[in-house]
Amino acid sequence: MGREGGAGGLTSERLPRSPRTAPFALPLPGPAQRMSGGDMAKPLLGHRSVEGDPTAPAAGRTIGILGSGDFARSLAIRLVCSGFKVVVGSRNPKRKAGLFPSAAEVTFQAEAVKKTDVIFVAVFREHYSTLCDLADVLVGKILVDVSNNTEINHHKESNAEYLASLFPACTVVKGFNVVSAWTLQSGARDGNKQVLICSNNQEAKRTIAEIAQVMGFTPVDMGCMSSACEIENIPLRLLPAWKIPIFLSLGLFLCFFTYNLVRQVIHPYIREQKNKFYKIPIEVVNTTLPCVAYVMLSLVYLPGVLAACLQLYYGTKYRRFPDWLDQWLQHRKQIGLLSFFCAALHAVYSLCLPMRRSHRYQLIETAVKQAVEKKMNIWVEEEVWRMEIYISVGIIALGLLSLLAITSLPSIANSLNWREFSFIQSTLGFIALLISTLHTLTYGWSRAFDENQYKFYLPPTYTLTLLVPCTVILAKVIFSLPCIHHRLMRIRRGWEKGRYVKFVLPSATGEYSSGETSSHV
Ligand SMILES: Cc1cc2nc3c(=O)[nH]c(=O)nc-3n(C[C@H](O)[C@H](O)[C@H](O)COP(=O)(O)OP(=O)(O)OC[C@H]3O[C@@H](n4cnc5c(N)ncnc54)[C@H](O)[C@@H]3O)c2cc1C
Ligand SMILES: NC(=O)C1=CN([C@@H]2O[C@H](COP(=O)(O)OP(=O)(O)OC[C@H]3O[C@@H](n4cnc5c(N)ncnc54)[C@H](OP(=O)(O)O)[C@@H]3O)[C@@H](O)[C@H]2O)C=CC1
Ligand code: HEM
Ligand SMILES: [Cu+2]
Ligand SMILES: [Fe+3]
Repeated sequence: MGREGGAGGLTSERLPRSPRTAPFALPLPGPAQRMSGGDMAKPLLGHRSVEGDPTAPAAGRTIGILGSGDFARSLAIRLVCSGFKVVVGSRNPKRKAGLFPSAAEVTFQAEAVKKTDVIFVAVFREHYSTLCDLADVLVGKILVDVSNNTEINHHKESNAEYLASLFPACTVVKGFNVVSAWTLQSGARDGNKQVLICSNNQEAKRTIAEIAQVMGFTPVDMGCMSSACEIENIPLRLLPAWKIPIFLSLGLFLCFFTYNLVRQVIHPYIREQKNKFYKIPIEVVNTTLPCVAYVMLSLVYLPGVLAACLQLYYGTKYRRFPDWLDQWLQHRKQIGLLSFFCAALHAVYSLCLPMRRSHRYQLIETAVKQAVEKKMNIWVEEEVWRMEIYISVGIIALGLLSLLAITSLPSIANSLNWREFSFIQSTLGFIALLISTLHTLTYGWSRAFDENQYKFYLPPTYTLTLLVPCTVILAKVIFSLPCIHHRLMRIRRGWEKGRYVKFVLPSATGEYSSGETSSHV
């Protein structure tokens, strides 16, 4: 992921992934920087204009596809829908023709190649060498390598570079590997709209970019062939973005689970010889899950607070954050979604609490006890109100989190402008944290001050979870004090402490690059 100088988790999420990956400026080729941010945010496709637009320069042209598999078929469908003529080259055209739209011509590999200058190679890398017979007819043509690998850096050279080495008389362009066959078939409306493209030949790259654009995708220039490796790794990198957050949540889950197990099951077993093991599947889990959800939610907003602290301390926003903070800022989305996941599970578990058999036995037991003791009124007003409030507040918190989760879907995020998205993610998300705190506090109530609640001197779990969220809330309150708020806002608008000195005497390490001043969103 591209590292931005500022606390730009949101930025890097919504805009092309690194400063290099600006969309092509078509039809005006030029420095990518010329594109305005608006162009990046707004999809280039419309239902209307792009598909099969006859005025587009690339439409109407004949495109070749080698291979007749899933990818080839979806690609053919999309190309035909976008107004291209398609010719498919197969080793067995008779058998495969029925799988393709009738507008596409399916023929032998050599025949297909002769009819076109642009050929998508929809064949696995392992079979590239079997195409060598076609070398003569392929001379001077553009080959598009769409292949993916099964693991990161599986081969020494990228698939595209390998293809180029097999066909030195062709121009190879890497692209389209980041879109799935499914995305191609359903059109660019769903899934990722960006197509990352690289090649050593500018002209060929522009041709493929035009084709991508006519098909409704957003071509992104990734530079020359040496980027192919990076492009091929992108589809494989999706999961690693989740790795740290998943380990974090599992780690938290284990810690809280053990803690709750000791308090709710082991303690009664050792101290009173009571068998409470039935509590493990639901009660212990339902004490653990909300704690994980709540702490993870606060971990989404903690890095923003730390970033603000650093910005205030350095007096500038142009100084790089330490790597760990950078990483953390970039993983907030995944941490947040996992928090939402745990909270949703917690809600379902909570709804199930009263329907359990153990709960019914306990109710009857209490009722019998009350009857024996001839107590008539067992209504405790305070308890009633406490529960009404904490459940209601919990539901609101979950509702807000659902809103955050929904807006993190790419198709919805794309339909919001920057301010709307940031209001939901930043402001409403923080309000969800506040309300969750209220939920936890009203649930916990005075339990923290009750000696009986301390099992093995361990305080009730909820008191532990309050630590980080309350720190975050306190910090946010402090940052909203007028003097600090203004300073922070000035820094985030580009003001720097002692800026003029630094412009006269630029720092030798180049940490304060003035070039960045204008590049921020
Ligand atoms: C269910 C759920 C789903 C989520 N989905 C997403 C998602 O899809 N995408 C995503 O990115 N996050 C997502 N998150 C994470 C989280 O909501 C966002 O990262 C959120 O924006 C963090 O807010 P913040 O106020 O802490 O930080 P920020 O919004 O980063 O920053 C706080 C304030 O500082 C300002 N600011 C920050 N950096 C700069 C800067 N460099 N220059 C100028 N001003 C700056 C901002 O405008 C803001 O006012 C999700 C969280 C949850 C719980
Ligand atoms: N499926 C997807 O979602 C995506 C696929 N890709 C890439 O597209 C390429 C094709 O993938 P996909 O369509 O799924 O794969 P398939 O296995 O479905 O298709 C591969 C095709 O390659 C052709 N082929 C040519 N030479 C050989 C050979 N010697 N041995 C076997 N097959 C040969 C075959 O067509 P014929 O018999 O007609 O010659 C076959 O249909 C791969 O490189 C993949 O990484 C990239 C992004 C997404
Ligand atoms: C529909 C929404 C929700 C409902 C119905 C709900 C219900 C409950 C219930 C019944 C309890 C008590 C559990 C018990 O008796 O052991 C509880 C506790 C708790 N809830 Fe929720 N809740 C909801 C949403 C949330 C959300 C969104 C969060 C935070 C992200 C959260 C965090 C907590 C925490 C931290 C506890 C204390 C756990 C403990 O220490 O025992 N809840 N909730
Ligand atoms: Cu990166
Ligand atoms: Fe490489």
